Amino acid sequence: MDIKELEDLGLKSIGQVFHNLSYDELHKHELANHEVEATNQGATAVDTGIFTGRSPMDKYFVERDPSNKYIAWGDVNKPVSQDIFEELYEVACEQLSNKDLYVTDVFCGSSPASKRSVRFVSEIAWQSHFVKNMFIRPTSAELEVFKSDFTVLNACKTVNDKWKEHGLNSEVFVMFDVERNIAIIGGTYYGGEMKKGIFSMMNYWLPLEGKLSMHCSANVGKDGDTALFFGLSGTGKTTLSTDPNRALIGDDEHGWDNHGVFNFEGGCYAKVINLDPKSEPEIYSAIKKDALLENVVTNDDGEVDYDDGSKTENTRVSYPIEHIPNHKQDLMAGHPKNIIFLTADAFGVLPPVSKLTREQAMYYFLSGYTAKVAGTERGITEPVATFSACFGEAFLPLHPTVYAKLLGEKIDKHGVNVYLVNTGWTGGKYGTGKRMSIKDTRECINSILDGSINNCEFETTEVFGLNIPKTLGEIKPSVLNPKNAWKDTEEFNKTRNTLANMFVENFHKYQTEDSEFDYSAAGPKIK
Ligand SMILES: Nc1ncnc2c1ncn2[C@@H]1O[C@H](COP(=O)(O)OP(=O)(O)O)[C@@H](O)[C@H]1O
Ligand SMILES: C=C(OP(=O)(O)O)C(=O)O
Ligand SMILES: [Mn+2]
Repeated sequence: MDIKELEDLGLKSIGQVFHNLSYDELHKHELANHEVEATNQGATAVDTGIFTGRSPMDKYFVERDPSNKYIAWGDVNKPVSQDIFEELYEVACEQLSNKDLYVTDVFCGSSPASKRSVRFVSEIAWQSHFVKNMFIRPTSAELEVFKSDFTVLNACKTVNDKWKEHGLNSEVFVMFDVERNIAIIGGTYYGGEMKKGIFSMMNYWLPLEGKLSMHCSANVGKDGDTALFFGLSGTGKTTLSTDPNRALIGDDEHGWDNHGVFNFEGGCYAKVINLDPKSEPEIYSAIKKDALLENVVTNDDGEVDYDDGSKTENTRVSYPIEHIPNHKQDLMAGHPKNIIFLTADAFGVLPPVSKLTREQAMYYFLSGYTAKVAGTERGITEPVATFSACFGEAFLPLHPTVYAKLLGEKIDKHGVNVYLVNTGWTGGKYGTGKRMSIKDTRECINSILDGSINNCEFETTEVFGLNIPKTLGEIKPSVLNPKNAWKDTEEFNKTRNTLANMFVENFHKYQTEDSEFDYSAAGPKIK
């Protein structure tokens, strides 16, 4: 590559540039740099350092007045001044100067009309490997004429010493300048910052072109019927879209334009905590040469103990989508027939499957509900509700209603069916009940995708007013209606009302005067 391209960014005395290395070359570098360990499944394993997850509180967008007026400033889209950005840009450049660098050129977006070219600069080989796995790998012809639309300088080995003086959250910084098309990262090695960072940029660019961007997985059946699975982290996007009977389009980030659905990425990022090859055989088999495991525990023979969460519960593997044999080669498909909102309700209140009305679809999309299980301290078992608009508020630079409006229009135009599927707890909240089995969840999903759910007789739940099938295949009828799944009805009613109140409370923000997004009537009603 022309070294001037890096010098123009402000990098000085650049050492060797390892530009678009092959997997085998990267592998050699990772081993020579002592970054990774080999495992007996052929994949390499890396420890990502202090951070084993993203740092959302350290993410910022450069504020300019009166430009970038579209950004919905707030807790998830925090502003940083041009001056501070400039200062940290220099810190990042200094860190990456006088170094050998890994430069990786990739695409984000499989649709030619929407794709962006992204260049990542880093001093760590595994980070180059990670972005190569996760983004779309250009052909050698495409690399010859590659011009980046956006550049990420990953200076993770440096930190912001002056964060207090700057009035920032911590010494970690993940900052985006949507005008200059550049991002800088410091203080965290975690690869997810690069993946979800560019996703945030897609969520900025696409809606401004009238295209919807979505935090969802997607797959397509033999008849060409596309399905989308929206959901926050841990709700099952990756697990459930990886289905041997349906071609995988992608497991996490998609766009939807006038032609249909397209993946942003070229790889998957699966959780491997307690990975069971029997219930997730495709993901287990994807862990082979070129896959990159993160923060797993291995023994001396290179055997991975997937049940060991001692480094983090967020153990992961990234792999190119080709590792899933049944994937859609062009990473695109037609307009969806079915949309599934996944939620992992740790309160054990929401039914395993509900068919949503048009209004309920908008209500649950804007609510973006899931629940996490509370900390790892012993004895603390109270679930924690999370409401993250559009099932991905942390990645949305624009106001949630921008995405909701686009989704609503597309649902109407293409007559899409929308369902809510609870992959979380049943028969009691976290601590007393148990998690839905992947088998039962798949049965719910299969009945949606093959249309057989339409032959079911439905009933409507109290308070939430959700339409649920009375019987469905081999799933116990008592499980289909959570009220019957709980031993103690009083306890169920109490927990349901608590959750209902949280929904109502959260939705107040859309109930401003003459708001076209006041779908509160479609939400729960406490008697
Ligand atoms: N009923 C279920 N449906 C989906 N996933 C489940 C279920 N029960 C347990 N799991 C586990 O929950 C996790 C879901 O995570 P994942 O599919 O990575 O979610 P996402 O991609 O939405 O972040 C996986 O580790 C999976 O094994
Ligand atoms: C990769 C991520 O997404 P998910 O947990 O939804 O798979 C992430 O949030 O960093
Ligand atoms: Mn996922």
